[in-house]
Amino acid sequence: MVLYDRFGRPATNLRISLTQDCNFRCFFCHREGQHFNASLELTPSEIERLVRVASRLGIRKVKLTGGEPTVRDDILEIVRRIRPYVVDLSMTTNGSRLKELAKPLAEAGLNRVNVSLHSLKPDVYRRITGVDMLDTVLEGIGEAVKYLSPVKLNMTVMRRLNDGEIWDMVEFAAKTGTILQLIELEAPREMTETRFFRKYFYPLKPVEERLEEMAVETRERRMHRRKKYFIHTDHGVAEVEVVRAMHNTVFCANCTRLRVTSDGKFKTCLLRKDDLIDFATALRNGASDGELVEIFHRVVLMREPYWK
Ligand SMILES: Nc1nc2c(ncn2[C@@H]2O[C@H](COP(=O)(O)OP(=O)(O)OP(=O)(O)O)[C@@H](O)[C@H]2O)c(=O)[nH]1
Ligand SMILES: C[S@@+](CC[C@H](N)C(=O)[O-])C[C@H]1O[C@@H](n2cnc3c(N)ncnc32)[C@H](O)[C@@H]1O
Ligand code: SF4
Ligand code: SF4
Repeated sequence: MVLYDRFGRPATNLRISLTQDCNFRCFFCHREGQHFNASLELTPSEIERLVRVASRLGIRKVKLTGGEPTVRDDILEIVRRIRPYVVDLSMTTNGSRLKELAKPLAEAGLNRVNVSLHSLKPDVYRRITGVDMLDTVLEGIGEAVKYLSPVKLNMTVMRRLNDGEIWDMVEFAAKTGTILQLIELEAPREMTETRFFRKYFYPLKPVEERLEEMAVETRERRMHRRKKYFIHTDHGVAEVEVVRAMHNTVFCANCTRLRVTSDGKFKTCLLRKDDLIDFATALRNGASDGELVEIFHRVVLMREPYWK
């Protein structure tokens, strides 16, 4: 069984924010659309219950995010508890704790990991993330490739900060056996005219056109119809995926995601502000599985493509 929204999009994919806390201070962070101060975080058993019910409704993939998911002390327990209910369990992390956590996370049942790596230059890395941890993160990536597959590197590209490093990152991905994800800076439409956005937005369309010309092979993912390009480098073939959400109607028309905030609300879209539906209160007041299923149905029917 899979639930479809009013636009014919299946909801097969759940993105759970485990916490708002983070040990980095990336100045461009969209905080997964969670712009309010959350109260109590979901507990491991609440997350397990959510994922168990969701799996009966066709959710096959779960992504753990945040804030920074690895700052939670109970991260291994969370992974262990939800593992039995999903086909693809992944995490997006800043990589600061991967050196010690990659192996235990894999043992707990995590399939794969995306690590944010916006620059290979320590000073640029510090300007973007607010911390001096490039070496620690690189060591974490080294550990992650031993135990998790694939390891993707998320590079959010920003004008005059790291836009000159794209091709170095392609080489680095080939060298380390990772997949590079080039991510376009994104923000809700009301923010696109701000000084911040105009200053840092770096359109990835021309880069994507160049990748298309260079590619020895191109593939398309079901989710968002994102393209993947296979590029020859001095270190072998690099796999490069482009995430270009802004004003992209095809991307939204193929969005299969539901989101969950750290304090137990469903959120139907990263960029919307009017789309929160609380389920933690019901959970904590002893709701039956049937009641949770009903909330889930309601949320799926609220889903709408943002750019259309
Ligand atoms: N607007 C929008 N942006 C997204 C969406 N999915 C990913 N992004 C952007 O891409 C960034 C990186 O996403 P990740 O957390 O690495 O996950 P992912 O790449 O979407 O998922 P996988 O490729 O399956 O691992 C996000 O933080 C967003 O900025 C989406 O559904 N909508
Ligand atoms: C919000 S972070 C949460 C997970 C983890 N703390 C990390 O940084 O990987 C998820 C991803 O969103 C990306 N991101 C954050 N703000 C963004 C923005 N405004 N536009 C595009 N990507 C953004 C980050 O670079 C990271 O790869
Ligand atoms: S590490 Fe992730 S959650 Fe933390 S500030 Fe950076 S992008 Fe945001
Ligand atoms: S509808 Fe579009 S903007 Fe919203 S989460 Fe899905 S892909 Fe992102």
